[in-house]
Amino acid sequence: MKRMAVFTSGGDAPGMNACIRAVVRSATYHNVEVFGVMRGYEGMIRGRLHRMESSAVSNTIQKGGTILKSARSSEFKTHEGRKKAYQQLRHFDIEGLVAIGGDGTFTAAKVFHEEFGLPIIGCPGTIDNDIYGTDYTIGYDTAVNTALEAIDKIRDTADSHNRVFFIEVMGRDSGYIAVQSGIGGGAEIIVSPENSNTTEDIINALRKGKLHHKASAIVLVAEGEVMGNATKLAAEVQAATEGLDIRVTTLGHIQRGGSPTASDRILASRTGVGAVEGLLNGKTSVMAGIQNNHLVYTPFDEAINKKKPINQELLRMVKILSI
Ligand SMILES: Nc1ncnc2c1ncn2[C@@H]1O[C@H](COP(=O)(O)OP(=O)(O)OP(=O)(O)O)[C@@H](O)[C@H]1O
Ligand SMILES: O=P(O)(O)OC[C@H]1O[C@](O)(CO)[C@@H](O)[C@@H]1O
Repeated sequence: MKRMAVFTSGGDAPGMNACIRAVVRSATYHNVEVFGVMRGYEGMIRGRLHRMESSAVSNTIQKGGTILKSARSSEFKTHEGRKKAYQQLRHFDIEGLVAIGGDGTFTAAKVFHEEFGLPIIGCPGTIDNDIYGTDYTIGYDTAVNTALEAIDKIRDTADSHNRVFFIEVMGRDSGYIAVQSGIGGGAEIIVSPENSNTTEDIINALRKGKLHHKASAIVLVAEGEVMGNATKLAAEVQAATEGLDIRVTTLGHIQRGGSPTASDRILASRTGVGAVEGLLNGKTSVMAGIQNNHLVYTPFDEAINKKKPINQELLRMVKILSI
């Protein structure tokens, strides 16, 4: 293989730059030319490719966001759009692709490979950590630590004013960020798609806290919670109780930004090198991930469709620790 291209797609995630860097550097090491595609599949359709030498990724490992930018492309969901993208790649003589993104990015990559046969390997880049075939995704650790820092600060006010705070964290369909930051932040209860908590459970947890002379409480809600968002749940609890001073904070996109943690930089570097070397070894339509500290390749089909369950023991532990 003489030329490959790399792009980032879906939501940006801290560590994506470290992954781009690893792709550029390892391809260069193996004498393969690298092209960067701007704005994911959208830029691919428009032919926004440029050559990336090793120096193009200098001083980027510590930066948040993505130097290649990202986009959610509706045109790529059509065969016509994908055909245009393929023609652009042919024009640049691209023989392999590295896609850094989440499950949507891999769904698109799988279809693209099936239609046009171009070899493509994914690196798991999303703060949601909802991808099978890797213990963690790039950006997740940083997002959890950002959420944790915010929770600690909110707890100061909760404690000073004897308040109950409903804090909503990101996770489109999963509660990974909620569970990890909830345990780390000492939440009284975690409400996420993976547990079957009801409004009654939230109220009971708050009552138990009162019994144990707690003056304040944190209710951690995952964005993807099926019962509703933090604002809705807080209103329901307020309506069903008396005397609680409730506030709601939605942390939002703060969780997607910032300098990546050491864990994210290393995960990004390992999977980036793994993707390039996988392509050079003839692998395709797989994701490079890290499981039990080993590099593994998981077919896109499994990475997208298999569930990576949240450890229920962690959720049980929240009940013990919040007493
Ligand atoms: N079924 C599909 N067919 C073709 N293209 C798709 C499909 N699903 C997603 N894509 C393409 O992949 C892009 C990225 O997907 P998506 O926006 O779902 O983000 P993601 O990769 O899941 O990342 P994140 O988890 O951060 O949201 C989409 O904007 C779209 O261009
Ligand atoms: O920035 P956008 O496009 O609104 O996407 C938000 C979504 O992206 C994520 O941050 C990452 O997938 C989700 O947690 C969230 O639901």
